[in-house]
Amino acid sequence: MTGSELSVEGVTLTAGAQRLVEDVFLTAGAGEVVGLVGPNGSGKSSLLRAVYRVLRPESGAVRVDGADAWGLPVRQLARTLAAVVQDSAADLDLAVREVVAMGRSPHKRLLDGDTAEDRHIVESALDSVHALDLADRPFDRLSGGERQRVLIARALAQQPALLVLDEPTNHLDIRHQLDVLGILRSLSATVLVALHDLNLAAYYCDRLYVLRGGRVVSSGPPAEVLTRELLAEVYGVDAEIAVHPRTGAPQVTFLPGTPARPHAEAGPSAG
Ligand SMILES: Nc1ncnc2c1ncn2[C@@H]1O[C@H](COP(=O)(O)OP(=O)(O)OP(=O)(O)O)[C@@H](O)[C@H]1O
Repeated sequence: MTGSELSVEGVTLTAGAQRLVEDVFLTAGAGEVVGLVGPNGSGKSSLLRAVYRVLRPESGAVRVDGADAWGLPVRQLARTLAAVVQDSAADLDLAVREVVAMGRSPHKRLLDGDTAEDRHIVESALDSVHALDLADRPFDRLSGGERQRVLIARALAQQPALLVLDEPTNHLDIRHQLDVLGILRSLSATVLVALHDLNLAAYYCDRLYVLRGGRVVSSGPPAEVLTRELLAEVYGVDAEIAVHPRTGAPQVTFLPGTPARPHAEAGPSAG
């Protein structure tokens, strides 16, 4: 399956009088890995929610292959889009293999049983996140990192053309962080991923969007976006940025203290 084209067109999101995201434009081309970065509370999760259809935009549109994501039947969207979100499904009273098999349901009719192909897809999704040994364990008794990997396997079993992930490396040890991001890179799916670790974002993403206070303040290839000035302004940190001699990606080293230049206060604007 080839990746979908995602287009976020002037999306504004609100909760009561609070404006969470304002007039955001974002695109992800077929097969691109696009990273969403920004400080706590900058609107990353909210924007992702609008894409995977949990938070309806106040204005603007989310288009997947040109179709309005909010106008599509839920099931049709689920055949295209999979989401891995924070702390979801923690209380699922199912075995790990059953949780991953849920990823197949958008591709089946209500009472269809699992085919040999479904079982193969589930096993290989578990294998790709090194979780085959967890297959018969109760999902709700897994550690945070194990659970996260299983939810990623469920999304992979869905075989989406568009994969949306909210901090998928949260809870993962470094080996599994690298493995999961490597998997995202290797997929033909289009990937939109919120990440906190700027070095991982720089290495694994084709392009980054930087959010602050619900607005996009910079976007482009990591080497263009991750500048000392931007990190001072958006995060209020001093940093040195070098091109790593082996990876060729920008590498950020954070320095103690505050940057020389005062940075603007971050925070979503009130509506
Ligand atoms: N339902 C809501 N009602 C009121 N405010 C909300 C709601 N959802 C989110 N917010 C606020 O909107 C802002 C953006 O939140 P969001 O979770 O999108 O940020 P984030 O960039 O994902 O943050 P983090 O890095 O901490 O996960 C925050 O100030 C948050 O408190």
